[in-house]
Amino acid sequence: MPQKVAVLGTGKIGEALLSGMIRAGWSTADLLITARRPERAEALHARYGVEVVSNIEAAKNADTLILAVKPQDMTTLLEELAPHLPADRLVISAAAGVPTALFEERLPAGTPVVRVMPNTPVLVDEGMSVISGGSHATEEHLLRTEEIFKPVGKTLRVPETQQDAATALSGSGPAYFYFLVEAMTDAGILLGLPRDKAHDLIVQAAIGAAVMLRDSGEHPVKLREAVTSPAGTTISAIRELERHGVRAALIAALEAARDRSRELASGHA
Ligand SMILES: NC(=O)C1=CN([C@@H]2O[C@H](COP(=O)(O)OP(=O)(O)OC[C@H]3O[C@@H](n4cnc5c(N)ncnc54)[C@H](OP(=O)(O)O)[C@@H]3O)[C@@H](O)[C@H]2O)C=CC1
Ligand SMILES: O=C(O)[C@@H]1CCC=N1
Repeated sequence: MPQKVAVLGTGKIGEALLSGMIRAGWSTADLLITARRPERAEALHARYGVEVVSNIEAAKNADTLILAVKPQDMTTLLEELAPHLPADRLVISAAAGVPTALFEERLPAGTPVVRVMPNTPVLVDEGMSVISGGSHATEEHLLRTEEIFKPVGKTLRVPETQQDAATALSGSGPAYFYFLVEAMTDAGILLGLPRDKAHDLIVQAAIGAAVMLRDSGEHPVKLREAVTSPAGTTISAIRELERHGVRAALIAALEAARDRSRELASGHA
């Protein structure tokens, strides 16, 4: 019998994963989704042709459940699922902060739980999904999880103690780059460029830099040094970045994201 996978809470990340699974060749007949609002359910069904079911039906009929609701909604969802979930189901959580121990406490004894922190570039098959198994998750469960997440990017296994840090770096990571592009586009406008041209220049610089970081094998310092000519333009910019404490700001920002992930552990609002 083919494995059925259900996405429970098909919001931004749930839909991104669903679309990735379909691109990767999963049959829509092997997928189920759940949504809280009927209009959202209808829109998703129209867009993907996947059957929309209740959370309880998903618990009964899917072999693997991907829980993609907000951390603050997780406890309510687990209360709904627990009485109906056979203990052999694989439960994958994509929620920031929430530890596998909380799922193990609230779901039937022995339920295998895998915690995954994906990011939105799964939409373009360039995601990163950071994976940790709970205490009942076997190698087979981790492989099943990787089978779902590998087609939409890279995967990395880490001890669960590193998940809050991974969330700060990787789950939230794309947002920092969008923020930088937005700020640099504003700079382009200050320098007199039209917005669309400023945007294109910065986006292409970002893509070029990202591909070089990934493919050259060079340390980022080396790559930056190659751009930084003596008495040139780049060093003038770098001096301002250092003067304004951008490096320290980034370190503090990621530490704040890590701390927020820790806070979400118990479903904090
Ligand atoms: N966005 C991202 O980049 C990432 C998010 N995550 C994690 O993914 C999870 C979802 O985040 P995100 O997609 O941004 O949030 P969204 O709010 O977009 O998605 C959550 C979805 O869950 C639905 N929902 C809530 N409760 C239930 C329920 N009981 N039954 C069915 N559906 C329900 C919501 O419905 P409604 O539309 O009615 O509110 C919403 O559509 C979070 O735990 C987050 O930490 C992880 C990695 C990256
Ligand atoms: O902002 C958040 O809480 C989620 C988790 C990681 C990315 N987005």
